[in-house]
Amino acid sequence: MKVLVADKISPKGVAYLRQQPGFEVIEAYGSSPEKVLELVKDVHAIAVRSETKITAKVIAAAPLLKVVGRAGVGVDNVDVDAATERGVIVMNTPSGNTIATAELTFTHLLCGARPVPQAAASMRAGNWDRKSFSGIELLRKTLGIVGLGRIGSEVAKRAQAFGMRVLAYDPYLAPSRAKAMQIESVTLDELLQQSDYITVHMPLTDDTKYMIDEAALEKCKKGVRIFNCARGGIIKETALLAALKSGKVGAAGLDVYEDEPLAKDSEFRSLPNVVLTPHLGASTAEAQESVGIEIAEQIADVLNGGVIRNAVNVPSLDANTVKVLGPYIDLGTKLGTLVQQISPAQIDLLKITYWGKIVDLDANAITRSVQRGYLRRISGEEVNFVNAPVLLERLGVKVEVVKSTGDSGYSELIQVEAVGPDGAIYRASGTRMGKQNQARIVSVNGREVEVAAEGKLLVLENLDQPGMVGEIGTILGQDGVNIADMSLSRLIPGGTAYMVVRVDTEPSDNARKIIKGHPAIKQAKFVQL
Ligand SMILES: NC(=O)C1=CN([C@@H]2O[C@H](COP(=O)(O)OP(=O)(O)OC[C@H]3O[C@@H](n4cnc5c(N)ncnc54)[C@H](O)[C@@H]3O)[C@@H](O)[C@H]2O)C=CC1
Ligand SMILES: O=C(O)C(=O)COP(=O)(O)O
Repeated sequence: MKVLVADKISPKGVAYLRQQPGFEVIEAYGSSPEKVLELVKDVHAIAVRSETKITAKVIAAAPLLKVVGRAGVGVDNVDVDAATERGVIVMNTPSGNTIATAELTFTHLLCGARPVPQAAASMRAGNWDRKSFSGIELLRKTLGIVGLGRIGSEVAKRAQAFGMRVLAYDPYLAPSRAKAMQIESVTLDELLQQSDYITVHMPLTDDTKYMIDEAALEKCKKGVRIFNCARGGIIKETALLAALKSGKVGAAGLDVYEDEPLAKDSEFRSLPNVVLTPHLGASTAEAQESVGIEIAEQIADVLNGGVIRNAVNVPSLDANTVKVLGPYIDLGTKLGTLVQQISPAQIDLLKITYWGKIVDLDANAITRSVQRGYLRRISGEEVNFVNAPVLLERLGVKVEVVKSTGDSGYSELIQVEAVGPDGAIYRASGTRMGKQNQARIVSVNGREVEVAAEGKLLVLENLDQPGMVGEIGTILGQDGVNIADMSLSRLIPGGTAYMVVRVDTEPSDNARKIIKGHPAIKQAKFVQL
């Protein structure tokens, strides 16, 4: 397994990767985009911070790539959609740098109140100027926090300790959570109108881009102080520059920029009421050690076939969930594969119904396994838990999940139905049972059967007439095919019967032809699970 460490992460993280048996680690920092394309051609994993851009082109150039690990929070330097489509897991380390970034934000807040960097620069230049650098206090001022997540909440605690009134705007936050933190939850307009200090702590998304623009700044108090240690582009830089020059904004503290590195001739660099840092939020010894080790462990887990943690494009499963859901994940794959092979090539809908204790669990992983199973023979080994939903969507197949509290007759049951464009439904259901908790198929197309959910199956629909089992057995026997298991089902005597035959080896083309051509056989499908 080859791992490319493309940005500088903690040496302890790199050492952890090197210690893994069979791992080869390449450290290459600050490579040009062209060099990155060359480096990734045979790697299975890439570790990054915010510098190296993992574009769609990079992902396309890395055919063996399984995982991109971000030692930090923001994954905006990774083309997550392109990774998802290729089935590449993207993971981050969400909490390791929270305190570091909250503390840097608070440092900026203090520097916005007291121009320490400016005074220090003046001292360094040999001056003794006591008039130009007086400030204001934080006590009893109002701080508006936009985005009350991990970092925003830690900034809030520090502001409260300094005697500030704290307002927050976060549309996704339960009001009870803000209340528990003694923070006033307000609208964005209220926050803009009432705050003396404003700090933003959300990801850059289509919704948050330029959230603080000319119109938003217009609503603010004159002299408001503004801080961004989240992502460049949440605050519109041209609007902020104009407001700083006009005096509408009294001071600003920025750690992140619309374009990084910040241009040498950026106007921000020359404004006296602005303090700039070069994206240092996560740059503490503690945070780097924490996120570096964490991402190394997460990458090793994925490459060693273990649990997936902190993935941003696939449901993460902890060891306990894997223990409970694991057997059903496998069954889901088998049912998806089975239904694909008994249904027409084009379907409109894949409907998955759960009964039993699965209903109370997060069944997302099983649902993805059904999708993966359905696609396995269509999209080959390229399909996995990450890209299965995207690939199905691209085929125009909708997915519906039903959790039923009704009685299925089994303690747990999964039913997978494929609905064709003509409304015809093809279905199979399965459970796990017996001493060995074996996966069993318990119905096919509404008929009760019972065979192990593994290996090769012949699914036959035939006239219910004497001698059918013998005839099929003879055809297979003459073909040298041994029957491992068999299940028969019919609704009424003399009607249509179902026969599911599990065989040890694949019947020859000739044997299949004979079975299909038998006058009493209406349908014959050969299924490989
Ligand atoms: N400067 C640096 O070096 C660092 C920057 N960051 C950045 O800080 C930001 C926040 O990180 P965390 O607190 O860990 O993330 P988080 O996910 O814990 O918090 C983000 C919060 O923003 C809220 N939010 C989302 N959309 C919103 C909207 N339209 N309006 C208001 N609130 C919205 C979410 O509900 C959530 O509570 C991220 O962009 C991250 O990349 C993180 C670490 C270091
Ligand atoms: O974790 C984040 O989102 C950060 O912005 C930290 O970036 P860095 O790892 O210091 O390049």
